[in-house]
Amino acid sequence: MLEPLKKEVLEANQQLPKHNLVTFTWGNVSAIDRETNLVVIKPSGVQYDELQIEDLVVVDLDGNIVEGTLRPSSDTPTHLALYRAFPQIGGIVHTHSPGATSWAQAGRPIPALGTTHADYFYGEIPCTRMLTEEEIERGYELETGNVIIETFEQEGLDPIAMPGILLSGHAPFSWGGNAAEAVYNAVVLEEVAKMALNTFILNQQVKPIDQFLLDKHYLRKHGVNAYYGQK
Ligand SMILES: O=C(CO)[C@@H](O)[C@H](O)COP(=O)(O)O
Repeated sequence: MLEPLKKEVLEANQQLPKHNLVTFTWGNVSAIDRETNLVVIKPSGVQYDELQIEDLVVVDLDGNIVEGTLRPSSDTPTHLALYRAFPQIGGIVHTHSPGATSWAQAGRPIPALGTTHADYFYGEIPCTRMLTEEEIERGYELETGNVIIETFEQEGLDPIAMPGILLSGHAPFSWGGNAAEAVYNAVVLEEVAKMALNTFILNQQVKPIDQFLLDKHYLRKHGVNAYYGQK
């Protein structure tokens, strides 16, 4: 079942090492079929260069394994919480890419310091609060999803305009309309994280770009009157 989606998810997972987003197996990609609400996700702990399409696991939104012989990613409850909360998204990536993970470990959101950031993330890339011990005991991966959703609700964020977040003390999650777009956004998140870190090293007093410049760059690519590229 869902063979075309499985192919997309396999290829997306294989892109993670190609874009230097992962070391060992520190990352995973999933995608959802919104007609059946079934999710295809990477199996836990499997090396990307050994991953086969038959290794992928199909789960429903309650986490029940519908197809597959391997254990799904340990982050599956987080992916599923996000698919339930954000019906606009079709693919999710979690990695420990070093630039974004550095900001997550510092517990700091990534400010929009330049137009590269503004082209893809409509403002500061948020960072969640730390999970409490009680939340971790109650259900670490599920509560990880819940704190992402809590952050988006508290900050009034749109998951389309803000296709990623930093988990305080942990690492980034990114998403998009499909698995490939989620990987694309994960690459951009890592690049703008590295750029922001270097920018602060060069100028500790740097400030985020003005709203009008943020608007110009984000909306020329994503707004109703977008004119960037050839689409
Ligand atoms: O965050 C972590 C580990 O801290 C996980 O994301 C792993 O890095 C990937 O786990 P699997 O998908 O292989 O279960």
